[in-house]
Amino acid sequence: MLSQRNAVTQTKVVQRTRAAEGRAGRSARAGVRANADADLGKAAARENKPLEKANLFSAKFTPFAGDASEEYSLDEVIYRSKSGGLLDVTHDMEALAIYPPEYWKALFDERVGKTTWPYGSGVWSKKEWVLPGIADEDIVSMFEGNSNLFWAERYGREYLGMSDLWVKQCGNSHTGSFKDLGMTALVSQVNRMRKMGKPLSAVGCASTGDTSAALSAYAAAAGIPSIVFLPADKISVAQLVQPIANGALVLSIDTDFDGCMRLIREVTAELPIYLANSLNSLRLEGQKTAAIEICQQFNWEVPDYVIIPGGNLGNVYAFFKGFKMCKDLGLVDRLPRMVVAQAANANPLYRAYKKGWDKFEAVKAEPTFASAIQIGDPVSIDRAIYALTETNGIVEEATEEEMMDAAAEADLTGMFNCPHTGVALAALKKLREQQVIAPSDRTVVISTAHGLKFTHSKVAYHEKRLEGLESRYANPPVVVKDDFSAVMDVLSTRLNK
Ligand SMILES: Cc1ncc(COP(=O)(O)O)c(C=O)c1O
Ligand SMILES: N[C@@H](CCOP(=O)(O)O)C(=O)O
Repeated sequence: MLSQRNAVTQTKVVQRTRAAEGRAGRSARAGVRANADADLGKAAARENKPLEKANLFSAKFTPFAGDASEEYSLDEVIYRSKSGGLLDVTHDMEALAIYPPEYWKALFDERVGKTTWPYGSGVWSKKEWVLPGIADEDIVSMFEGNSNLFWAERYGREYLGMSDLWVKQCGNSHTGSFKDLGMTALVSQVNRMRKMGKPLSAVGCASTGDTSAALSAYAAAAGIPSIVFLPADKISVAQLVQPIANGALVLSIDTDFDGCMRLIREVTAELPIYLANSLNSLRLEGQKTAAIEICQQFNWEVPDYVIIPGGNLGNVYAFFKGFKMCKDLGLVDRLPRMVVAQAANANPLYRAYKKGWDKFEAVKAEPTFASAIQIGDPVSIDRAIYALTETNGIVEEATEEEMMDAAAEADLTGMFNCPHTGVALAALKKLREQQVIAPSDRTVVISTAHGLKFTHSKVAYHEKRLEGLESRYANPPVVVKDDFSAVMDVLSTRLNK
């Protein structure tokens, strides 16, 4: 008890000190901001344009790895480099670096939680680092991002012996997954291109359920037709109804995700349908803001570990890019160690990692409760390997039982996790057991979707209906007669346990 009281007093002292530091920091940042604004004003004046219209920053497509002189405007419809490799969005880092780290911190901090269009969005609050050239009126946003960085205090302490565990709730979003972050960027760019007269009749994607939900919602908001290719009977009912409700053309195809992906690539090469999967690097520009947001939420400090469930593998690179930009522009001083967590039933990255990256081989992805990552031939494999090698990264896997147990266990401390987040939590558990992650390491688990999208498997778990699984944390409802003594019997049995 005494030590608890000491801890509370200590926390209050830390809070008061931080508040004082915060006040001093805010006024210093306001000064930096005023100076940098004056510089921006001068630069705009040189261009003879009002500040907000001056094109001070820019971005373009370049090959992900390859000829640095090959480049394309973001207004071009292009998904691959000349050699057939992946593309990346490259920013004019020199222009961004004209402004000191304190300028960017102050600017980003100032925009959080406001209604000012479009900066109240967690993605567009970082507009200069995302799509600097797009006009505010072309942006299609639902004010995505700004998601809770949940301090998993009880889960960390009681189940993992950790004191600094956080869960970034990217699934607490308009369509219930992190895909909204990328889709606002991509659909905004499509909106701009259509206004410019580019012949793009629709946007399209292959999906395991979350990309399609986000694409159809953002396209509907902008009045752009959308087409989604879904593997028949392989996504949840909640995910299926999302594009249906948003008026998308939904093709339910008798194949798996990898088959849908192959088809959409062929179709978008033939028809004026803009490809909205993460093969298109515009998506990753929006997704990377979650990493910048994590640094911001930690007052511009970098966590030690970031654990991400991986499928098509765009997101791990997006996070890497966000952290790297923060480091390169001096907002933080290092990169976190990145961990990708895969379902054992769909683990091509894990297998390649175990072979020392010697050889990557696509696999036939088997069914998994983490159905959104049932992917055997990830399009961003090269991006993922790069992000992991640059951060001394790790890949872990989780069996069906491990992921469902981990999600259920964490739910007992107030969360409501989807199976994909369960995969990441199970990976964390293993890394704690192996003593790779230490008790005080600041660790962030990326929760990629809302648990409410996956109630079917969660209910089946709690009703012990999942074949081959013990369902260790099952908590089925108790069926009781409409009778006072029957209710009292149940309560006394339970309460005396
Ligand atoms: C809920 C969820 N988690 C994780 C992922 C994996 O993300 P990525 O494909 O970028 O690796 C996806 C989609 O693939 C997803 O929908
Ligand atoms: N989980 C994804 C799979 C496709 O990923 P993408 O990021 O390449 O669009 C989905 O929900 O469809």
